[in-house]
Amino acid sequence: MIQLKIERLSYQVDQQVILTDINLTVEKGSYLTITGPSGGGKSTLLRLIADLLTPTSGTILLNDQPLTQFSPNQYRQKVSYCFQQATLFGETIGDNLRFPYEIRNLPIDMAAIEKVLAAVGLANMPLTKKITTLSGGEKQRIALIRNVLFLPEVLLLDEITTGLDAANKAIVLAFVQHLNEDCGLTIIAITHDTEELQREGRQVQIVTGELVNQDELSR
Ligand SMILES: Nc1ncnc2c1ncn2[C@@H]1O[C@H](COP(=O)(O)OP(=O)(O)OP(=O)(O)O)[C@@H](O)[C@H]1O
Repeated sequence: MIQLKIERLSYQVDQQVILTDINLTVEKGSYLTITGPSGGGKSTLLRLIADLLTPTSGTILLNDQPLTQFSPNQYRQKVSYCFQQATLFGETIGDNLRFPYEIRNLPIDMAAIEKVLAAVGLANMPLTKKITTLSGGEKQRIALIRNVLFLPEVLLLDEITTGLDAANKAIVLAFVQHLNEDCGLTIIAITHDTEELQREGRQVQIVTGELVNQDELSR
């Protein structure tokens, strides 16, 4: 089943063309990695898919329905985006992990929070811990689990393992793999990490605003 279909997508800022005529189909439950040289347009494509930018032309379909037909809230619950520079808010870890419940007016599920904390190697991290005292890798993992306490259908990851040491990178990648394989999330991840690229399924490159399929690369 096709989860995401991108048709003739272009994006331009003033006179500068950033993405040209991107066509891409992503199957439900698949793991797609996007790579390519710096400045090629990878993050711009992910932001368009996340509905943080509006295309100049072309369409994005989620489950056969144009993105423009979803309400922003509805779409955000289905398609979730994690930045390279994790953005946490409030003062403590708890402020961040309670937030997904608060916006849904649901009671806080401590067992679920503890489970995901443990899944990313932060089992003993108190919820009262101030975010200003966290390392970059810890912030990254808190931001990631905040995005998946309520599972989206598509998870967009923008270089989330950059800057992590080998041990933390392995934990984060294993967690993302679990979300993909066991929970059925469709993953679209920008990465330069050779390990992640080798490990995961399909790969595309974006070079100067154009998409190149892996099959074409190996020809
Ligand atoms: N709002 C904007 N205004 C002007 N130029 C922009 C804007 N957003 C992106 N660009 C330009 O578009 C190009 C693509 O940027 P983008 O961040 O998508 O690349 P990238 O492939 O993700 O790069 P990197 O691997 O370095 O993160 C760059 O040349 C960037 O300077």
